Amino acid sequence: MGISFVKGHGTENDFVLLPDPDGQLDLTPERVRALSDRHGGIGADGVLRVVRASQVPDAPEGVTPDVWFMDYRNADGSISEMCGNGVRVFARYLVDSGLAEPGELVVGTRAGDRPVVVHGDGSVTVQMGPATLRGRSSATVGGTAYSGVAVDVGNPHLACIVLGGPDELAGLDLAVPPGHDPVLFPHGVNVEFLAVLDSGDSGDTLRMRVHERGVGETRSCGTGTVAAVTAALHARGDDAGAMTVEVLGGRVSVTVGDGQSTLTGPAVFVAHGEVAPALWG
Ligand SMILES: N[C@@H](CCC[C@H](N)C(=O)O)C(=O)O
Repeated sequence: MGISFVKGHGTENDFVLLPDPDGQLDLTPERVRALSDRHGGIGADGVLRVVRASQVPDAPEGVTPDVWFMDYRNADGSISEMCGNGVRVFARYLVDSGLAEPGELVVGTRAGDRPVVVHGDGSVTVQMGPATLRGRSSATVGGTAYSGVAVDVGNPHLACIVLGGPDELAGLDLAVPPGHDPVLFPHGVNVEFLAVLDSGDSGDTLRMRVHERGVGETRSCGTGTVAAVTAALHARGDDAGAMTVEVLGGRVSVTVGDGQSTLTGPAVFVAHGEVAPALWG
């Protein structure tokens, strides 16, 4: 019997999902890299193993043992605590495959339990937990330093406002990882660059690009959008509010405040199949 997979994305941040109801899959970093490879593999920004929390030895204390756990891996094989777009895709997979009832459910992650609502139109709202400011820092792109704030969304972020607006944002070369302070971010960091667009009828809108730890530039980062909104609110003296975030792969809605943040956006499936034995081997 082969190893089945599902391919999906949230605003084009794409994932290979590996259902592992019995906790049998040995998901090594080499296998994650092979699956994620866009030329020799299926291609993805990350891999999501679908497993019960009780079968994950490094699941943090406090995660409910019988919930489905999103065992998230970056494309380079590294582990991250949290993935906002991934949780949306993961939750919709649980509902579509009959592993969870539609509506409200809880997804376990290395950042803790995340309550989720899967809406009738297939979009998903995730309670992302607190977005915590950790001080100022800067990121360097092409010799230019961009000032930003460190934000902990379960995983580490540095969100930098680009003062030159959308044009300067579009011109940033994110093919090379932005320079960052290794003392403040000893385990690496996801770096967001954001331009504040004019307020529209539905509130403030940010445009964001992101360089993800363990991946490179991606077309979206859910935890990154929460960090970006937190940084934009902080820059104008607020600690709560709601914004739309435009990313390369679409749009999401974010709220921040009262020690909680939420992320709402699409979850889409594009393929399913079996991993070829040679790729897994
Ligand atoms: N794309 C994700 C974040 C994935 C993890 C990140 N690269 C890290 O290493 O922390 C999201 O949607 O939040």
